[in-house]
Amino acid sequence: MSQSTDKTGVLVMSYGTPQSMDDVEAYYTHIRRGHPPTPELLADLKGRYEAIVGGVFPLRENTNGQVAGLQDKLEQLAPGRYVCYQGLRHASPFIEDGVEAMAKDGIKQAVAIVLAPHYSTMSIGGYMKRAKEKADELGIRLAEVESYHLHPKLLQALTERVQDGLRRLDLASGGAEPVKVLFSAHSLPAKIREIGDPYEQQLLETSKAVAEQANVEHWQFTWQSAGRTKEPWLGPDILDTLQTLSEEGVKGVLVAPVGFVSDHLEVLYDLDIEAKQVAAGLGMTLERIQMLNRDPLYMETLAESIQEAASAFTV
Ligand SMILES: CC1=C(CCC(=O)O)c2cc3nc(cc4[nH]c(cc5[nH]c(cc1n2)c(C)c5CCC(=O)O)c(CCC(=O)O)c4C)C(CCC(=O)O)=C3C
Ligand SMILES: [Fe+2]
Repeated sequence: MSQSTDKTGVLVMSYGTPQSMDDVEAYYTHIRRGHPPTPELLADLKGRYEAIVGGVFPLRENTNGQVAGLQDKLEQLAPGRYVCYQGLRHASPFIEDGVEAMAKDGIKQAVAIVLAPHYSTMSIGGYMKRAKEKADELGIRLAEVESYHLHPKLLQALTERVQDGLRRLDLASGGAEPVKVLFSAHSLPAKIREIGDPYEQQLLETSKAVAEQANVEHWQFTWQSAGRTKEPWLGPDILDTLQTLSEEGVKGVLVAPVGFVSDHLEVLYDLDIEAKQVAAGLGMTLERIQMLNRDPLYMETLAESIQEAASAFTV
């Protein structure tokens, strides 16, 4: 039996990435709910990882760094109160492993948060469902941070990155005008619209707030990284948007993938390699804002959101 503790656990959840190239098939099979990918799909995914992985899978390093950075920040704000545990959706340590580790340490109450700012039933809702089931089973009270897409410090961090990105774009394109800021996020199956899912609206709210704070007049929102299935996904896709912008005479594009918080496949491949190449073929310069990774303002966004959710335990 474990000793019970007064500490509040923090279950920090993220998508997860393979441990090694040999692990890609198992990872992809997990994403596909147990259905192994065809050899073509597997080769395609491996090829994309090979293009971005230099030894370590970047998302693994970044998630580890974010969890450590968050622990430090919480320690500053409330010494000795919080202990962070990692739980990944599609890779080890899985969400359930994180909850089990908390139970082993005698944790009785915990806050669950995802390293993604916008709520969707298909994304955050899915993480929370698994966390809650395991926590209920092990007798841990769980409070949830559902979204933090308008937290002032998140907006500030993104605004600074858009301003910096526009300066870099100006240098890279030799000052060619006009330019447009393209806010983006991972597409989801279009059927989420029928259930009144808040994902789209929250993404537009973040984009609008950042555009206002950064004084950006010309911007639009677009989707990226849609799945390779027959069902319709939310669009327009960024590659089509680039085509449209080139027809409108746009010369420079700054992509701000506000739906993501780390350097990983969707950013390092889908934007930095694929979208950049398409833009170049259309005679446009494409730059991307720096990802948040361990940015102190992002760590504060997470820590403050956790503290607010944990206030449920003191009443
Ligand atoms: C909403 C959302 C986010 C953002 C919110 C969040 O972060 O949770 C996100 C992030 C990520 N998605 C990632 C990777 C992948 N996602 C895939 C497939 C899918 N994603 C979906 C949704 C999302 N995904 C969906 C509906 C599918 C279809 C299959 C299904 O119904 O579940 C596939 C399969 C092949 C492909 O389609 O490319 C891969 C490899 C990585 C890790 C990258 C790395 O390892 O560096 C990250 C951060
Ligand atoms: Fe994904």
